[in-house]
Amino acid sequence: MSTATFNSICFNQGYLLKGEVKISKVKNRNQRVKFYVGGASVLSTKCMQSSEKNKKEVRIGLLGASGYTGAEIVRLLANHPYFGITLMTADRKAGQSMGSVFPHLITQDLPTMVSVKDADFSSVDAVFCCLPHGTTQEIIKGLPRHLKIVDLSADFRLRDIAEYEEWYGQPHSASDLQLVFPIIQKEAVYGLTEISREDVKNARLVANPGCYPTSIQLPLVPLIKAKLIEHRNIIIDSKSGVSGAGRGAKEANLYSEIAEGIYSYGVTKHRHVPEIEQGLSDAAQSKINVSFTPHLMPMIRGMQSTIYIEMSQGVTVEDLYQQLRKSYEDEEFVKLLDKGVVPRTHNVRGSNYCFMNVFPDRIPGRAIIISVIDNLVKGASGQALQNLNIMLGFPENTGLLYQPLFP
Ligand SMILES: NC(=O)C1=CN([C@@H]2O[C@H](COP(=O)(O)OP(=O)(O)OC[C@H]3O[C@@H](n4cnc5c(N)ncnc54)[C@H](OP(=O)(O)O)[C@@H]3O)[C@@H](O)[C@H]2O)C=CC1
Ligand SMILES: CC(=O)N[C@@H](CCC(=O)OP(=O)(O)O)C(=O)O
Repeated sequence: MSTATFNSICFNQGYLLKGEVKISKVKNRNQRVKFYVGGASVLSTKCMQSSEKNKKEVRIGLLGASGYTGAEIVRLLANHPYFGITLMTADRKAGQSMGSVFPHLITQDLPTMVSVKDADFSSVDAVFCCLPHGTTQEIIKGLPRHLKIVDLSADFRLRDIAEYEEWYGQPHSASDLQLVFPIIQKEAVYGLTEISREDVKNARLVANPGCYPTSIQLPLVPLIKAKLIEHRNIIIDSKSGVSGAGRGAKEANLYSEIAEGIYSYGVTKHRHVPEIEQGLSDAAQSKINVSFTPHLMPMIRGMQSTIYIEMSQGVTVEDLYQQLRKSYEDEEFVKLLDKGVVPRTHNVRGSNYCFMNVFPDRIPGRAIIISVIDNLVKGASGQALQNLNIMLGFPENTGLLYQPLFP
């Protein structure tokens, strides 16, 4: 333990502290330094030396602010010392204030939402694009090149445009003869942060992964890269909270249709299949196909993927566990639980964590992986913020240290 005296420390939550601080542990990873002060963690960033405490120096545009992922970005940025929202858009709700659309955010000082076509991007440095897939390509094409963009929709996730058109049932703008779309598609970096951190650093446009693909690729990619599992017979059973479907009114999402029951949907044809297969095939450097079935659960937030795999010849569950431990021991947001502990969506609710574990199947040679996230945080807005922090050179966890909300 060592002791240091600071004139001012800017906590992530914005509190100021003066005087002597006992530092019990200092860890330096990915250019970030973390001080643990009396059990609380405090980020070391330039605000520690700077007198410009808490100045929101990066101007954020939030497209699709009136949706669930947009509201989640606002919630996370409320505790971000550097990112301030200066522009917000909506479609049907254009002209309204955030507090009237989302009364839980009434305390936030935010601009009125405007339609995208009326948005002025000249005083914006970076954009979170929280729009439905299919609307995003045209809008991103029209954005000034100086902007850093994290797109939460699926519009730039698939490298293969024909595959996008097949699974999304609509033309991809990159198949137009206009050269600009293929260029934008090519520069998009698929932002599964823990796997693509180095590429995200230099990206102008990040295609933020879907929630199911996040919960599935985080455990599988390291195991596939290490050649510990067979590429055939990967079976994925996933469950999502209803907020995964967005805020738009849909008959299928009425309380009376969702409560007290579950249902499978997109059986054999959910649009996340090609995204999952793209990521796993990249890891394997050969084509992988999976069986994937999502289910809608009578809960608001949360996602669990239960994954059944066959281990490579001679590999044990202990090998899988040790590989996941090695891959994620230095990661802030991905946690391999102690052996035998079953991950629960309750334990990641409202946080940017992915909790995972691996279990022996009773059938020899097989294993079962369970991974949980909050679909709106690590599955969407949290990972998007993690990516933008990296793109702009801020500590990756800035604004993301919310602990899970339990019970
Ligand atoms: N919900 C989730 O858990 C996840 C969502 N995603 C993706 O993130 C994106 C946003 O999702 P989510 O927030 O849930 O969706 P919502 O349906 O809750 O919100 C959509 C937002 O887009 C606006 N919008 C709708 N149509 C248009 C249009 N034609 N032009 C401009 N703006 C429009 C809406 O405005 P208004 O309300 O005024 O009509 C609203 O602000 C989607 O692409 C989704 O697939 C990704 C991962 C997880
Ligand atoms: C419950 C529910 O409906 N979930 C959405 C997935 C949301 C998400 O992660 O995906 P995208 O960003 O790819 O839309 C669905 O199945 O389409």
